[in-house]
Amino acid sequence: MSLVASAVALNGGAFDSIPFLVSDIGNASTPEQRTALAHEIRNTCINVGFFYITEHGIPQEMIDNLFTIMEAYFSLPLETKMKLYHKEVGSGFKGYAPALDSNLDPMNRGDLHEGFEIGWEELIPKERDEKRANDGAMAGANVWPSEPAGFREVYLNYYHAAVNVGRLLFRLFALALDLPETYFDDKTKNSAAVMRINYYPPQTGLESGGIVGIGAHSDFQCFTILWQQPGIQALQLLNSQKQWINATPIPGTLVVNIGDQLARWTNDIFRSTVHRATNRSGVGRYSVPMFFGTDYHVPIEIFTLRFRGVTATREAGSLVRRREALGGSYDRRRVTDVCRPATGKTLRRAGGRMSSTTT
Ligand SMILES: O=C(O)CCC(=O)C(=O)O
Ligand SMILES: [Fe+2]
Repeated sequence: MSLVASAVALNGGAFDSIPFLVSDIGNASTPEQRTALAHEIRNTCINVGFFYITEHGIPQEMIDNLFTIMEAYFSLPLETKMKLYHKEVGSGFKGYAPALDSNLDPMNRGDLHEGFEIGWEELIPKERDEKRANDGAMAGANVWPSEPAGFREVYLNYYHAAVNVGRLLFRLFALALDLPETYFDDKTKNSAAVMRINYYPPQTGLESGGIVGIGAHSDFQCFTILWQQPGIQALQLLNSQKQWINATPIPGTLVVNIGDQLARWTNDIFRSTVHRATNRSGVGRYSVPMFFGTDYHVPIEIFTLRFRGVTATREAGSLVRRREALGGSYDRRRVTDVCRPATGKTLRRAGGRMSSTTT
């Protein structure tokens, strides 16, 4: 396993770039190499909450195929796509979401992107699919459009490859937390694995109208594995000095970011960093998050005490404070619940992130 890690650059305690980990996370390696990689992951989770990985094991051809069907799907007429509108079909999360369907940051007026979301599904359906049956809030069948041809197969091929990346990452996160490498294995038998394809139309207007690509939010599963389209800058992260730092797309990489659940598990030592995206490139942009978590019944108990030798160089700001900075408050006692910001909107957990409905 090769490991080339760029150091976490801290400017007055705030990050100003995202570390880059080059590592073959899947291949067997010496315990020393895995420990070294876990150490880098720990540093970046404490200080940034985001990192790039390469050599992740998802073949480029699979990504190219996904890109092709995303382009074909999102260019269908709106009325065709709306036949699978997620609020009218499936479990409520699965299916198509048109532009401005969500508004993740209550300070804004809407998120200018379309999406199509799925949960667990075997490529070759099983008669009794334990994972599907134990899929918590995501239980129930996925819905699939009849066009473009091959959509389901291409989508699911990438989905399962990303699930494998998630499993490998859980092992590294365990090491990064000074836990046995297999710590999460029995907690991730029916892992939450919610995947979405996103299309951001080009946005020429300013954000002053309150329309952004996706408003400032944190993800809420354990972590997200994000493919973002090379060549188009859109994703930004908020550092502790309230500066937006570009997550520049790097060809061949995936972006991994910590979500609220792993942040809470570590008592916010690992940070679930607020992020947003807006596409001002003049051409359409695609991204593919996989929101990855544990089985739905696993209790989240803080295991901070297991940390040894962590120098928590991150600022003291907790998830609660970050939420308050965004105009909301956060109920720390429960993982599966609501966030009630001052604007009178309710943020509801949907798929892998918060969605907002006016109450
Ligand atoms: O499109 C992106 O780059 C980010 C997407 C995102 O943050 C999300 O879907 O939760
Ligand atoms: Fe996100």
